[in-house]
Amino acid sequence: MNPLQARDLVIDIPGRDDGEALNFIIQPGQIWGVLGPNGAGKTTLLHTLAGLREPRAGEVCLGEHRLMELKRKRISQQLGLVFQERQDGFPATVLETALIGRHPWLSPWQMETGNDEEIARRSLEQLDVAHLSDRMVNTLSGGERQRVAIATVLAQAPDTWLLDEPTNHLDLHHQVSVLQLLTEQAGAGNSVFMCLHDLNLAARWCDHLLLLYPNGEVCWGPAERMLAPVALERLYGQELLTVEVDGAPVFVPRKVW
Ligand SMILES: Nc1ncnc2c1ncn2[C@@H]1O[C@H](COP(=O)(O)OP(=O)(O)OP(=O)(O)O)[C@@H](O)[C@H]1O
Repeated sequence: MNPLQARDLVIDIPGRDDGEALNFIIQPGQIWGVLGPNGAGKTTLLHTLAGLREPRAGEVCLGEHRLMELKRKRISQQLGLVFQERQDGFPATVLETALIGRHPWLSPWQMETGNDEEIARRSLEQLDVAHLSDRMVNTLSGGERQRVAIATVLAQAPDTWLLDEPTNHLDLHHQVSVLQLLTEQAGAGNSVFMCLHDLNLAARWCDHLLLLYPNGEVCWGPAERMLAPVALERLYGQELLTVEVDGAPVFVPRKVW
């Protein structure tokens, strides 16, 4: 696989000074979590890594190639993106939506094959939404729609998964199922890079963390090194209590009486 890399990358947040430059490689098998308060720039970073936004400086590379030099089709065979906001531009059923994940693998004007449909149906089953295959996506609940979006990227079969708050709208069981699925993807040699608001899910499932501060300060590295309570309290402007469960830290906001 061609790992996704940020090389001297400065994301472009309108009206804000340049932040620190980012230099990292998302290696096969790694699961990265991006943490930061509202407005810190997590979505902007994700969209810049996906090639949907121009960086202010530096570049994003897939292997040795600059993303901007690659054809969109080649990028979409390697990078999958789960958006924070759903983009249901036209009416479609759940199965038709999952089949969109197969488009990077089709020639222009080629129809999906039986094999594509089988892959799409299997992806819907894995996300526990196969029973909704014939429903219009705009009639689904928030959590069902989120799982269809993840199933669509699963059908796409990218090497690198970029996800913007993938556990949004999901109940606890489905949050765990999705994180387990992403762990399996990493176990198969793919890589995962996701924005998360839940510090404890990040602490439990991510092996690397990137902390994005609203002033443009940034730090990244192995999760155990990044999970320093002092750094996290400063990140969120929130006092935390730390306990250990199953050998991993669990962070709880300190209640002010
Ligand atoms: N097109 C735009 N024009 C002006 N400001 C923008 C634009 N897009 C994003 N911003 C601003 O850039 C900042 C970073 O936004 P971004 O969506 O990346 O934050 P985030 O960390 O993902 O936030 P959240 O946790 O709320 O999802 C915000 O202050 C946002 O208002």
